[in-house]
Amino acid sequence: MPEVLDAQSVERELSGLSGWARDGDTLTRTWQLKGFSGAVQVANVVAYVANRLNHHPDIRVHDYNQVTVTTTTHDSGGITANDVRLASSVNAALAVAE
Ligand SMILES: C[C@H](O)[C@H](O)[C@H]1CNC2=NC(N)=NC(=O)C2=N1
Repeated sequence: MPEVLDAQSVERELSGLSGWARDGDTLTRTWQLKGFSGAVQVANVVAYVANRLNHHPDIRVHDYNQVTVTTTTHDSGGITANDVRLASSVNAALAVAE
């Protein structure tokens, strides 16, 4: 079971995760797309990455053109390296789409 990261480690990791922020025991990022279908496409990319990593965030499509991804490690009860890896992998996958 991965170790929960201390606050200093979370902040250090966030410096390399463009667009992501800490919210309590989670890492979160919101994208604003052109429209609803764009938001759903992004949600599907995130879902694909999550399944490949076997690490599953909450994915919320909302306000017509926005997607908010929120990740925490349920097995550990906080933010771990698995959440950092998911955030980094999602950023890499979506950078291709930009
Ligand atoms: C058995 C399976 O590997 C575990 O339940 C995985 C699945 N996906 C997961 N996703 C998240 N966000 N946290 C977990 O602890 C987790 N554990």
